[in-house]
Amino acid sequence: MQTLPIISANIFKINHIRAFHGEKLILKNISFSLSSGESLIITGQNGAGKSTLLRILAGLKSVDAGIITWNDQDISKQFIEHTQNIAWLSHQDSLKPALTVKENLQLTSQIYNTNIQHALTIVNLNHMADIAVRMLSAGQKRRTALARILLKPAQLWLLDEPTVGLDQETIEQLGFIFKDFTKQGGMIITTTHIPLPLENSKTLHLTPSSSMVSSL
Ligand SMILES: Nc1ncnc2c1ncn2[C@@H]1O[C@H](COP(=O)(O)OP(=O)(O)OP(=O)(O)O)[C@@H](O)[C@H]1O
Repeated sequence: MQTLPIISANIFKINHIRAFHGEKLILKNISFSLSSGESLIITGQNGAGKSTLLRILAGLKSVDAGIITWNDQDISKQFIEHTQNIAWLSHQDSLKPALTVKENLQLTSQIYNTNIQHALTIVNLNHMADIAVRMLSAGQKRRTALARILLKPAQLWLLDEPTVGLDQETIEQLGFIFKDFTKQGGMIITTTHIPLPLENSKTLHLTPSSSMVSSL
């Protein structure tokens, strides 16, 4: 796989966080920790706060109480360093429709000196490298967005419903990608509404403005 070897052992800790959107309490007393090689699946009904939690873990939204640390450093005080640790797959694919698949991946590939062709091979999209993204199906766009994740040598993947639009074969392929990444010491935190091929993962079940928790 394209990600660089994960060298350091990391620990990501979420301690008693609480978060609002405006006056609405979204997350209450959420705690968990992940070490290198571990993964967490976040489940819960629509509106339970899964995407909000991912945004918080990415450092994109602040919390009203609690603390999130990466190797004992508060991420709210180390935002730039934290963004270097993570690769983020949002609910939207965030692709430019007029550009080709390859052109959409070029910036990430240039920044990290990683190989587009290799990433596209992993997501089985090499044959569409020169096609404009607006010509792609929803699943092919999702695969392009996943290829971008592979191009960044991150320690932690934050994935918001990565399987949306994917066919069964690609979901199974995603299982191999996950396994390879965690074997190298990478961490994965992902939301989902369907079972994911992610072995030995912890799970966190959210209910609207819930405390949580299962299997942690
Ligand atoms: N920018 C925002 N401003 C105000 N409220 C918001 C905002 N974003 C989300 N919310 C509210 O926060 C709650 C949690 O939303 P969130 O998107 O985190 O849920 P989710 O579990 O990811 O849902 P889904 O399964 O539908 O993707 C919802 O009630 C939603 O209306």
